[in-house]
Amino acid sequence: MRTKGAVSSYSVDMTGDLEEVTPKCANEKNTTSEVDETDINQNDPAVVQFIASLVAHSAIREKCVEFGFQNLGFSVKGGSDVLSELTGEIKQGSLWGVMGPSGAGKSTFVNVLLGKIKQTSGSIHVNGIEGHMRKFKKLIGFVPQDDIILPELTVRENILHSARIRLEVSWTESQIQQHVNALISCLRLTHVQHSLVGDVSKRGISGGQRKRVSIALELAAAPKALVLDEPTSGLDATAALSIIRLLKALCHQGVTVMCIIHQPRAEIFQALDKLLLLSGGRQVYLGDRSRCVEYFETKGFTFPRHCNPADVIMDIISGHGSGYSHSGPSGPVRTLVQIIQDWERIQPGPTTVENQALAHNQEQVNLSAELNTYDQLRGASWSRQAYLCLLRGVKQQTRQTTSFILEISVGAVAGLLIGLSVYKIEGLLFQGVFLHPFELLSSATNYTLVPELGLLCSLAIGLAAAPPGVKAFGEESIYGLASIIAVITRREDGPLMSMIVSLIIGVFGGYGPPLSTVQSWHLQWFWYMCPGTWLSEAYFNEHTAPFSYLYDLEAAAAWTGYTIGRTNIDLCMLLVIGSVYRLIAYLALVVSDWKIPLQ
Ligand SMILES: Nc1ncnc2c1ncn2[C@@H]1O[C@H](COP(=O)(O)OP(=O)(O)OP(=O)(O)O)[C@@H](O)[C@H]1O
Repeated sequence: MRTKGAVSSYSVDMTGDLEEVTPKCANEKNTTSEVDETDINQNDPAVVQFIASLVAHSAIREKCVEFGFQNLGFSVKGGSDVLSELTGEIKQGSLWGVMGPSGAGKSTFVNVLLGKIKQTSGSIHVNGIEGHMRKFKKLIGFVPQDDIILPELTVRENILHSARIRLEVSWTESQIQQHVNALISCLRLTHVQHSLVGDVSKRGISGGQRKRVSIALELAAAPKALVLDEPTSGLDATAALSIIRLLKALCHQGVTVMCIIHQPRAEIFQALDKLLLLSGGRQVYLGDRSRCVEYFETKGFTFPRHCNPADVIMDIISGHGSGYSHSGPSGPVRTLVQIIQDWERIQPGPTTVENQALAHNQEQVNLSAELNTYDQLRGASWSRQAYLCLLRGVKQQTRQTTSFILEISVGAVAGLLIGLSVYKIEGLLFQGVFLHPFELLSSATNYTLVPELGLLCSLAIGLAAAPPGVKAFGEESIYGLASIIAVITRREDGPLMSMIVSLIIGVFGGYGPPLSTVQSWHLQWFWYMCPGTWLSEAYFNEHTAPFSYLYDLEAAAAWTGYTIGRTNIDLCMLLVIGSVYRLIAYLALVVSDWKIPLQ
């Protein structure tokens, strides 16, 4: 398709890439020299070893995940457009950079592509088939801007855990270990591999090292496509370049890599193959990085000698390009709005793209089905994942000695206080009506103290177990209730939320209002859904049973509403309710994963 007006010296292919039809721009020699792609990492034995490990053990390695988007838009309530009319193809084996000023919509674009949020208009296709990248989520890695590394584990343990959980089951333990060794070495993390990651409260590795570990967590899973949100931020120049070079080496193996990059230094910019430039949620350029400078020159901009072209481009697409402008072949210099409009004019029409997609349809359907099967094969078995997470959890817990002791102490102190509260009555917790024929000799009864202690115990257990459960184990919590809380709240709010919910649930123990009153309301089914009722019933049963020779326990049971003589059932029900909580948490996780339906 031929372009109009100022861009008449270019053509746009079906993918929206610019094809050069004029001689190379004279100014290009002014920019920093190109990175020799053939040289990239070829001398780095660690990279060679890592790539070899990927190639040797990844099934259907020749298959890839490519994606495209057409007229993609995302608007927020109230109607403002965060993204509008984005169209393009992200092909395999190329290193993509997504650039734009702050607030341009880069993160939103990535989130929409990954299916984390749903677009409000347009479509996304993966390998030519309409749908989200979520369909292949085990094959696609995402490195968020904020890392999600576990601070209580070492660098190596974090990476190893990711590899063991996410790689294909066919990988043996020694292959995984070698793969992780090579990856650690590639990312220059060997010297800190046994250091704890740490966090703000306990200093561990540096910020740049953390960044590399979060990239390693995704690379360990041998992804077919990788999306990174600012992989080079916080890194020194050498480390940043070495990461980009590793990503480039991955691209050479057919992995599709897309990075959001804020202000790349010249060498990093030169290493990118393709660029997507956004401004105010609209597309300014999509195509070869090497032709980007030339493209803007046709719009009347000059790239000063010895200047980082990325800086100039960022200035232009931030609306501060007037310092670089002159009257070009297309007349007076273009404003940012005009540049965006120019780009929209040269986009391939929807019909052309649809026809192209249809032409490859059968082949793409087959590839999609094959990748889907491959996606299913990824990851350790359910039981192995549970085992690995348990080991990881135990390791985390044992490394937090202070908080572990504190948590145990909370339980112990709660128990001590409960004991002290009844210390004076010297174990006389229960007093009933004497058995027939001595009932007339009975003095006052005390049916409430045992249920009251049962309530206090449930509260103490809940309060002591839930917050640490959420803190240490997150979604894989050992404490049933906390696992639900962990799913529905933010991790940092989890401990407080679980404490509140534990308090509320704990009150449903049959002490106040008594279970017998609840029964008269026909609401005992609800109380029996709460673990506190079963715990209090067991507690009541065990405290009263020794007095069966003396007191009328049937009368006590009728007064309190508890069923006596079934401690085993009470304990089993506690186990069942805990398991049901976990099941609900699991279902909530699955449902939240399906929140955005696959198209
Ligand atoms: N769900 C939303 N509700 C309201 N506004 C939103 C929503 N999502 C994104 N935005 C707005 O859209 C704009 C683009 O946000 P986005 O985070 O994608 O930008 P960005 O280019 O990644 O910025 P930065 O480089 O600073 O991270 C911002 O102004 C943001 O406030």
